[in-house]
Amino acid sequence: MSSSSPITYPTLPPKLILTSTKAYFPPSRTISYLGSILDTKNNILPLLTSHRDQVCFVLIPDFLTIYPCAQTLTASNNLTSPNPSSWPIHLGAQNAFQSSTYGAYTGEIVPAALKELGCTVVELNHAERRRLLGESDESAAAKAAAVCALGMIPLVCIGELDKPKNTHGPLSQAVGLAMSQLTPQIEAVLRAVPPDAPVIFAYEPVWAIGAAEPAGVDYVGPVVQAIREVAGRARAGTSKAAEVKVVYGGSAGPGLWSGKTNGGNGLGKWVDGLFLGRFAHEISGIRAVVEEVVESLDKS
Ligand SMILES: O=C(CO)COP(=O)(O)O
Repeated sequence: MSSSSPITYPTLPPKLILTSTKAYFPPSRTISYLGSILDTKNNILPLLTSHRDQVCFVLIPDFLTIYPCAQTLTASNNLTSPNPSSWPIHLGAQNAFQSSTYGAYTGEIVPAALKELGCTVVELNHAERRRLLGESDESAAAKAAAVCALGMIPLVCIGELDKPKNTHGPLSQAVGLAMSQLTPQIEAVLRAVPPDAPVIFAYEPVWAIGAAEPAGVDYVGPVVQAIREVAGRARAGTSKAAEVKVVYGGSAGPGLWSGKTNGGNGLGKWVDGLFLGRFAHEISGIRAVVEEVVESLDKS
């Protein structure tokens, strides 16, 4: 890519349902998992296709299976080369190296290679990578810049470490404490990428990942609102500022979007989407979430 050619980014619809398989599945299971998502009998694809302008599903498999997943998506559309804009779902990666070029980076995966395979989204800074591999706000920022330079969208995970002691009564203190950790994570990334680059923040309270249930809607909602305000301030005054989306992850699953499991107090009114983990391992979990999101669109 020449330095003067303008970068174009994928267009995403208003609502996103994303799932990362982390390193849970053997490759064969990831391939059959994608097959089940695409199997119209499972009623995920028909719902997504009929609401294509409003919602999309992003599958984020491990690195080894991105290539066969891209081949499957290409073949399912009777295409001969990857053309993500015509795929029924988007493909993402779980990480990328912070270089915008190919080069001598043994063992790393550069964004250019992910782009060629058809990835549109690159997840960065997951809490597990921060804990296990020492990733930081600085590495997230450098990687996000490289991802944007290749015309992909960074999906940057942010989250506070500790569960708030008290989320009953006035929330301002708990939200303030969370934002003291989240604000530098947000600002580091938005400083590093061009203002016209779309960014997705996945708000994943670290204490809610791998838990029995997600963080409470009455807590997540105001935190998400505060995240939007910080992001808005970071991009204020810049011309052609692109959208910053905020999705929630951390034991998210069926019932959360609509509030079916929570007396009708759904998270859908606060966020642009959900980032699923374990509760999407069964196809029925994905279908239930897609149905809830689509139902909310039909009502609005
Ligand atoms: O980390 C997550 C998504 O990236 C969430 O995982 P769980 O839904 O399994 O807690």
